[in-house]
Amino acid sequence: MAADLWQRGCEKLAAELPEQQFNTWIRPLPAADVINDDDGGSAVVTLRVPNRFKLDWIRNQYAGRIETVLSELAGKPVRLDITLAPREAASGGPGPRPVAAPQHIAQALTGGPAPTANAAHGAAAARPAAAASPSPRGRLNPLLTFDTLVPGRANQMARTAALHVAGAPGQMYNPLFIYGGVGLGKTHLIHAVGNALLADKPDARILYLHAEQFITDVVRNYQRKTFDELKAKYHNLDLLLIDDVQFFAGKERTQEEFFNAFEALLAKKAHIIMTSDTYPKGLVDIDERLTSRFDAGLTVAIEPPELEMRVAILMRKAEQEGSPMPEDVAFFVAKNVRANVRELEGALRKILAYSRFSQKEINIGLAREALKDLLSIQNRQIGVENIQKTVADFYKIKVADMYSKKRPASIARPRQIAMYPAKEMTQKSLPEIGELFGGRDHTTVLHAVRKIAGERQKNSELNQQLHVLEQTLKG
Ligand SMILES: Nc1ncnc2c1ncn2[C@@H]1O[C@H](COP(=O)(O)OP(=O)(O)OP(=O)(O)O)[C@@H](O)[C@H]1O
Repeated sequence: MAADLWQRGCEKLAAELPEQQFNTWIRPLPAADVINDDDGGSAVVTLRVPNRFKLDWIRNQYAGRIETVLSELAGKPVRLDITLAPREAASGGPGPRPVAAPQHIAQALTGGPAPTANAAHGAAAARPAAAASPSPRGRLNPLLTFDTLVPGRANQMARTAALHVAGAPGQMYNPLFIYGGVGLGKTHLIHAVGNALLADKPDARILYLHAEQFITDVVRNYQRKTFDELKAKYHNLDLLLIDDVQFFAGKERTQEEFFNAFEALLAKKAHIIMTSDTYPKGLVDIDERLTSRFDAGLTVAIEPPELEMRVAILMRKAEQEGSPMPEDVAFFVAKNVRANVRELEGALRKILAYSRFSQKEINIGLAREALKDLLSIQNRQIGVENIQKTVADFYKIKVADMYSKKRPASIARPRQIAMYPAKEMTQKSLPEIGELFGGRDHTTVLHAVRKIAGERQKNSELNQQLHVLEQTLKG
């Protein structure tokens, strides 16, 4: 019975799940091992998946469902154990394709060490666009992967969509349009898709490029009249990753060529992922024929990371640098450096350098010293009183209502909204904030902060208002 449990489970899942999901995620998996425990009262089913992002995806999306189906069929509790398939095993016989570590691929092909994560942008932009077909590496930076991208509310939608595309390119969400402010991880995310696909399908034709490189290529090929080269390069890809498409503004010839490439790729079910600093309809001087196509698949935003995510990013990056950062220091830095991840990385670098040169351990005192200049600018600006005044002005209520006991929604709502930046943008603790809001309990503040943070994700009008407030407060 154990031998065909997985087989029967698959049949049931095939009937339950949408066909495309089943074909993409479950069908390609090799048969699972089933081990019954000693007294036969339960079983463990071990599923081996070819790579990390499939592992995460299956664990998050399907593990519960699979366990239930298998338990029902087996008539006893079944626990699902999902592990990575060993490389040797994956490379032989039927089942998933061999998995090559992106780092290895990159190093083997370039003959040198992989570039650093921070070099991604510059290196790509500086390199002239090759006229021939893209290298198998597709100019991907092997360090920018899903593994090194810290997940959080701010990038949840974009990351989920990107994972989906990496697992099943050319199917849903085509084109995928990712927009957001500077330094929020858009470039990182599209490289991650390329690297994941490359790990899964080493032969996939993938190309990453910055929009400016495309412009340069178009100009060069027009000058030389080598239009076939342009076509050969851009129309024969499986995945095109193109960064900062707002740079196409006012470049008519480029837009024309991009339109051609776009249509050719979509017709072949190749996937296109674009990034931009704004949503498609917000792009200026780009032909509507293009912007409407940009919007025809899925458009997702990446928001600035919230406090907890900033803390997680700092701690992860410090760990990667071999200098773990204590949590209280990470909170201190995250509260003071809020704009984007690139700034967080800058602050981290300063602290690590300061600690190394002074040979002192990393603590809040050292971080304060290392970030002295930055802090002095910010401390001048944001205090809870300032926030209360700004929010009260914005919603046209009296500042006194911020600490009053009044409860009508027209007052209680702005008060809750004000508690959110009070927590996110100042150094004050929850009890201190509660005190400043008319002696309220810290749980009231916590409730408000969570509520507004959650609503912000779903309610674009509120999100917009908060952006305006934050910009006003930052001066
Ligand atoms: N969630 C994250 N986890 C880990 N690192 C991140 C995350 N988001 C961004 N980064 C890092 O922050 C830096 C800036 O990110 P990236 O270059 O991808 O931003 P961007 O949105 O493309 O910005 P720009 O619009 O300026 O091109 C990179 O070093 C990237 O690896």
